Amino acid sequence: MGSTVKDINENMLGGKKVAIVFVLGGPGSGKGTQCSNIVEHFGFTHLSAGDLLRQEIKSGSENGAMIDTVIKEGKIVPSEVTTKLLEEAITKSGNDKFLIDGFPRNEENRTTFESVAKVSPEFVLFFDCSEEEMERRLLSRNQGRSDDNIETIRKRFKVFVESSLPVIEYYESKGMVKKINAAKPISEVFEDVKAIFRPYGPKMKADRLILSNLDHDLGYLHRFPSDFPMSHDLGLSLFTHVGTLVGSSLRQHRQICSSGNLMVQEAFGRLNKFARAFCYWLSRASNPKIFRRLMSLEGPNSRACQSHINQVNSRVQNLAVLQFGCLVREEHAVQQLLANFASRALGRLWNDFQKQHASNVLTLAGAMAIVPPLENISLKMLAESMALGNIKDYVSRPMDQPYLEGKRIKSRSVAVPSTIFQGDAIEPKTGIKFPAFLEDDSSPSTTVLVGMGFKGVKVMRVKNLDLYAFDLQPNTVSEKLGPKYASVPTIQLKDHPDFYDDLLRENLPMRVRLVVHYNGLSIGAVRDVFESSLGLRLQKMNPNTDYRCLKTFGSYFNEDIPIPAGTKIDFCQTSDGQLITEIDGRQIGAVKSKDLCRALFGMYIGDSPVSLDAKKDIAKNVAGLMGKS
Ligand SMILES: Nc1ncnc2c1ncn2[C@@H]1O[C@H](COP(=O)(O)OP(=O)(O)O)[C@@H](O)[C@H]1O
Ligand SMILES: Nc1ccn([C@H]2C[C@H](O)[C@@H](COP(=O)(O)OP(=O)(O)O)O2)c(=O)n1
Repeated sequence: MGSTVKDINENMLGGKKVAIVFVLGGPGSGKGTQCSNIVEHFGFTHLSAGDLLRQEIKSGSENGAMIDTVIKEGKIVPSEVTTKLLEEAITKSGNDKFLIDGFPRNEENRTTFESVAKVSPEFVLFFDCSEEEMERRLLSRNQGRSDDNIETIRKRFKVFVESSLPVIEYYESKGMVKKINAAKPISEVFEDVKAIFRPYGPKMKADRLILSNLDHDLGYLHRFPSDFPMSHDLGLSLFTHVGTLVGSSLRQHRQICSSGNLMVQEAFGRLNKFARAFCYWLSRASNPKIFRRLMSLEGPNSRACQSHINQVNSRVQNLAVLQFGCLVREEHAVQQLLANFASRALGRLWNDFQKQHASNVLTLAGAMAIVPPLENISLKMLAESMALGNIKDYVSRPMDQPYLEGKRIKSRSVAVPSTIFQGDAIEPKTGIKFPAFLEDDSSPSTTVLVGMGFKGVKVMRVKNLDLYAFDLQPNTVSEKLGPKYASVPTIQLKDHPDFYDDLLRENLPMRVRLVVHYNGLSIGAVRDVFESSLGLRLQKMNPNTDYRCLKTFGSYFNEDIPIPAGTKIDFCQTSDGQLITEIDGRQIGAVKSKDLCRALFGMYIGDSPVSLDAKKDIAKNVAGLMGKS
């Protein structure tokens, strides 16, 4: 403990000047309840003498058994024990404002504390309540406490009257007692409490208040070195991004809405909510329950987390502290907190983070938009996205995906009707851009984008998006399908019984481009998805099909091919019935099988397509390519 001789007038304890309020009142008068409120609103650290003693029992320390017996008898534990626990808690804390609840409980408590800690309280908060009311409350408190039985309760009342009231009288004689009528409902009692604590509001020493979040037993978090190499950057980055999100989301929201990007918009709303809840957590003063709840975030399907977030969100409007943007400028300490928090709480995620190439925030947003809100969001995902994704850029330029940039149309040898994409097309759900022309648009063999869609695939419990675009060669389309369909009105083409079959049967050069939209997707997972879909389609099309083509196709998806977010996987059909697979423009294999080609493109324009809307768009655009309008 290392206490040194201190001057009581300085109120120094644990190397800092402290402000202490003793909270007294009979058992069940509502001390703990009101202390939680004070912590939340005024940034004090709550030290309950009873809780510290109960923790000591649980810890199995040498005093544990003795404390247990004393408490069960409704008596008061020797003062040196309680004083030592209090002094340790104060010293360990980063805060300098403390509520000491349930202490001093007798004259001996008081004098011991005075002589050991050499600190005098700012004032004594006294909750005055009748025994009948306190008894009623204790009997329905339901916290599984061994002393909340009628026999021990009566003993505690007696001890309170005999031992604790004299302490209150002592402070009263010094004019230090602020008495509260605690018989009223909780909210009314708190109104009276607030009036007393207003001068100790959150603005006062907010740095200490916030840093006090780190006081409590952090469980496993202690296992991670606090001098974690990237900790500071990670923390600042986390802070900056959360702050940016909170500050700019409403402004940016409109922009996102107007872009028609519903998915990002929805995801953004959720991310924003989460960020606000997260900020709220971090800005609340010390309360062990918060940390327990924060840690419950860890569970991938944590209901506790969900309910806490809901609770937090429902209270968000009261919280001036949510103006994080202001705190950034005013309180450097907040940054320190986040750096510290990040190093401890997120430190253990660092290895995974490095291994997996962190996902960007768009991915997080995408994932959030299609999974139930918050249930699948782990701290890890949050950390990854916050730490790497440049949210500011992302927000202001959600549509820009440089790796998907296509060539601009220069001089066109191919007549492209106005119904189809004239420039690069933007997939509306994700905002990802696809080039209208895959090759030089002056080449007669260029394929033209005729449809887009997206397919959700569940990988690693998170639904991912594989975007695809469907391209066809305009000249060949006109040549092969023009004669049969020239007289069919465009509007009817999408429902024509033979149209899609012909499109699949004619060995038209065509291409489907998938864009991997998630880091962590393995090539094996892609192979498995395709193998199973293609297998089913092949079987349906031709039960006697030669399945070797499928095996050959699968063998190209070699496990050591990395496919980070942004990877383009192209499937191309050639006029001689080859299915060529390319990854980022590099051919990984070719299988000559018309059945396989049909099965693969059938996934997009055949029965049960991955996107019915995209299939209809393709029909409409092919009609355009055939010179119809
Ligand atoms: N003003 C109040 N009105 C009604 N019930 C209350 C009030 N304050 C607290 N309680 C309830 O009474 C019980 C005892 O409160 P608690 O804060 O644990 O008391 P203490 O810490 O003084 O022993 C709890 O179940 C609490 O929810
Ligand atoms: N200063 C103190 C405070 C509590 N104790 C012991 C004796 C008390 O009956 C129990 C429980 O105290 P706590 O403040 O948690 O509970 P009540 O206000 O009695 O409901 O702890 C003590 O021995 N000395």
